[in-house]
Amino acid sequence: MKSVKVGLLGLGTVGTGVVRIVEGHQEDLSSQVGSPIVIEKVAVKNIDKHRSIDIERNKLTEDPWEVIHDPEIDVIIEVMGGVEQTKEYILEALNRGKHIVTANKDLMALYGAEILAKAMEQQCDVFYEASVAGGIPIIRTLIEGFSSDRILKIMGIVNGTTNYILTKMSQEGASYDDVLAEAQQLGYAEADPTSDVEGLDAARKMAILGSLGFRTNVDLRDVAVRGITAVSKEDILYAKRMGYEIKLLGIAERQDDEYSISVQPTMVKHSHPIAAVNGVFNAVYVYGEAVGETMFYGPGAGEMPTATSIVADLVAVIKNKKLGVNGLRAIGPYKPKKLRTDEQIAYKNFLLLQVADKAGVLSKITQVFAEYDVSLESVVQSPNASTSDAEIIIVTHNASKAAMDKVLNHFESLDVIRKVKSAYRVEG
Ligand SMILES: NC(=O)C1=CN([C@@H]2O[C@H](COP(=O)(O)OP(=O)(O)OC[C@H]3O[C@@H](n4cnc5c(N)ncnc54)[C@H](OP(=O)(O)O)[C@@H]3O)[C@@H](O)[C@H]2O)C=CC1
Ligand SMILES: N[C@@H](CC=O)C(=O)O
Ligand code: NA
Repeated sequence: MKSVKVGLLGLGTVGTGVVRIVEGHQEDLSSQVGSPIVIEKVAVKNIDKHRSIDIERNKLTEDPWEVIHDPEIDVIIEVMGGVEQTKEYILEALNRGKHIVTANKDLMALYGAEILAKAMEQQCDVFYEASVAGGIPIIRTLIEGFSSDRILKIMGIVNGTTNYILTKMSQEGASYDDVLAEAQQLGYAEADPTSDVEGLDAARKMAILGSLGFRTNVDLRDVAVRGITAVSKEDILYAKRMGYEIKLLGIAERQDDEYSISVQPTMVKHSHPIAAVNGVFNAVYVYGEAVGETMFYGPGAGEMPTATSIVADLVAVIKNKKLGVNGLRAIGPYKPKKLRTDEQIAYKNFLLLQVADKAGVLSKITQVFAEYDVSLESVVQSPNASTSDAEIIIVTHNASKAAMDKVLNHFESLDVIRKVKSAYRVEG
């Protein structure tokens, strides 16, 4: 029986897991696809680096082109990261008729449309399940499971590193820096963890999910992004007191075929199932017009969960090969894209204000909300033990982003407000 030969670009956290699964589950895998699967060549940066798995040295190369150019290799698994150079490798592999499996959301969020178009032209598959929510089969679900529905909202915890950090800060009072170092050690964080904590990694994933869910071409520039670096322990404590957890949420919404996509730390009501998603776990909540509410949960990063998705994609490529349908089943974006304006985007807001503790303050503040037509759900005032000021927590009803920006702008010149300590979107 002819084996399927695989070239691996990268043998780090994810690549190592791929080798473990292909070797450890070989019998099951080859029974499913009808051929043995062989990891033929592996590109790494440093051939002399110590590896936690046994791999024949003559399979390793420091030149990715050697893998791309190998005529024996049928499928390239790209788990090395990088964008511009990696795109060249992928496009050339497609030119040579090789199928691609990748975990690279940076690449797919920026150049997915171009790569998928080339794949169709070459009748090759490009699968990227591992790129969003590592171990959760969410991409397959959006493409196939929801093909019959119209998706109105996708809300997700799609970054494992930041969820791990927020969970440890909330549950153990741990310090941000310590937990980030831990997440890096566990292999959850990106090579440059700035993209995790600044929300860019989640934004890339939301661009991918938005494109698939709404069947339109969501560009990374369409995603409004705010990361978790400014989330303080105080914010987390106040959130808990008011019945919320702070989560880095990606939110993609559709109304009348107009879209908004954002990533921001969000106050999520304890009663919402996404508030209970902790540690490196991810969850993607999908609201479909016909199906209603659904939610998908699982590990979002790490060696074995991510490798599970990669190898499942590999199995799909080989099954398609047997059926002769590679590159034929993809459906490109077909809906025109129209983004919602700040006047149209509306949600609840949580504000923590430091104010002068004297008579008439509350009425001055509520007058500002009234001026911009923002109505309030709750107002809680408490003295601040360490100063003569007071703190006010305000939760608004749904208000447009434009109106809230005006309120916050007005607060800058309102004498009774010392400081807007924090402002969060509220969900649930
Ligand atoms: N870690 C995770 O949980 C997840 C990661 N991803 C994505 O998967 C990809 C890989 O991530 P991860 O495994 O964590 O990354 P690592 O940094 O652990 O591994 C990267 C691998 O690529 C090799 N490599 C890097 N640059 C080159 C190059 N120029 N030429 C040849 N080899 C190179 C490295 O070689 P060497 O070993 O010699 O240094 C290493 O083996 C990224 O795109 C990431 O975003 C997606 C989902 C989850
Ligand atoms: N750095 C990412 C890895 C998976 O995509 C994360 O933390 O989610
Ligand atoms: Na996934």
